[in-house]
Amino acid sequence: MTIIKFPNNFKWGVATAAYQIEGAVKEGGRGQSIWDTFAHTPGNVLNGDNGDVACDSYHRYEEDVQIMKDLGVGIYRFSVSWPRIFPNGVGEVNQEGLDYYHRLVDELIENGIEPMCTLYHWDLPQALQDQGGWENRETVEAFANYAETMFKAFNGKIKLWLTINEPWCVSFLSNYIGAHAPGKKDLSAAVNISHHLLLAHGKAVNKFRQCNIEGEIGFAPNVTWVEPYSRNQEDVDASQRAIGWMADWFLDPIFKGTYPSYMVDLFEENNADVPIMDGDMDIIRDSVDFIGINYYEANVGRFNSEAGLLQLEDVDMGYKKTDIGWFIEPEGFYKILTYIADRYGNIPIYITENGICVNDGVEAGEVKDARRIDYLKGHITSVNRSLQSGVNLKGYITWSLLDNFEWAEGYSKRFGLVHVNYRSLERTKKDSFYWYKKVAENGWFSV
Ligand SMILES: CCOCCOc1ccc(-c2cn(C[C@@H]3NC[C@@H](O)[C@H]3O)nn2)cc1
Repeated sequence: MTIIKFPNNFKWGVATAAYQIEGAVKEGGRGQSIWDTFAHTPGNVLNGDNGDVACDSYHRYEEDVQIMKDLGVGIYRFSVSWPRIFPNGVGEVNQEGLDYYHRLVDELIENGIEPMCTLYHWDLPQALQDQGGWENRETVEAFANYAETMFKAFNGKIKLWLTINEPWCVSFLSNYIGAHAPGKKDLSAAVNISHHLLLAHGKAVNKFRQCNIEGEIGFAPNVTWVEPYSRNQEDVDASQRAIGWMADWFLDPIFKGTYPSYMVDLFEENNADVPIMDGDMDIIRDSVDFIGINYYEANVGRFNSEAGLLQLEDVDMGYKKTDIGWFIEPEGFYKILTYIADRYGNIPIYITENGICVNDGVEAGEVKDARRIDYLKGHITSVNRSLQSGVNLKGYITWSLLDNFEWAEGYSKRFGLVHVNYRSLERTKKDSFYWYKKVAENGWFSV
């Protein structure tokens, strides 16, 4: 038996996002978001699911905070629904929206849980999308205004801030692949959006610093690891393109002040140019106190000239898969974390998402999700190995507290430590909840 032990100051947390858990989409003065539009458009979400009710956490947040208190975590990472604060994206602030998040944050603090706030977790106000959304450079200013409003309203209460969650999903998954809202399939638009997201992040951080807001700020790219199938240069280069698309593309501008040239070339070869204007890269560079890293899966990649933008195909090596079809490969977590540390240096990192989709149900009042416990053991062991290797890891936040609306997969895919019955909205703590509780309380576990 091996003991995996973390430093006493290492933080443990759990994460959710507004559109995935809140519901109450027409309450409290909330405006419409692009996910309300996308989910209510037939064919976009499995089984026609939407976030109208979700986990009803808008009304049940006190119960959810008590569950987190029992879990023993130090951090709760949640997101704010921008259209609750600015129903039309800009203009008059909706005080009811601010009041809701004050209730939530006060409840967390009263129960000894530190709030980590993500400002943008994909639910763009529809009114801004109607003006071009993230493709429109004016949305950058709208985001900076929204961010400043939140910073000032919660200064001293919230001390850990994230601007944008998974910019690759917001830009490329949602506007090139088209699997998420708004469901566009235009590489040039997606590259354009990726730059505007970084610019919006940089402008928000400028506001954070100009207003002398207490605490730290970062953003949370999602990353993957792709192991080359062979040492052939074509396989190595193709695998690097997949890693760079999610990591380098969003982290190089912040830590190097430039986009990775091999990806700029790839996009230009596909008629997609980055719309950089004078001064943009100065706004983006050095604009974080820490970064959040979201990791779920790794792949093995092989060059295939016919295989899409990256000319890369996945090779099925027989790894175990999750119930959403992603490969389970904890080694990839260690590899991408050490890759990031090697490329950018000793930057403070929180793991802001890591978790597994397994759809175990309730039987006799219990959920025996042994596969989730195995996944967490393997991946948190990789986090510990990365920490031992010198990666400046500050904490681990698992996705997710609750089963919730998993975007285009709807409610068919369960990531929670807590099972949610979507008819009764009853919460049931899974076996993994009790395993993670011991880790959060003790800071160690055995494998
Ligand atoms: C090549 C074609 O691909 C089509 C689908 O491609 C993807 C890629 C990535 C995802 C994805 C989903 N999640 C989990 C979420 N992270 C944020 C939080 O809200 C969780 O719900 N992370 N990545 C989905 C779909």
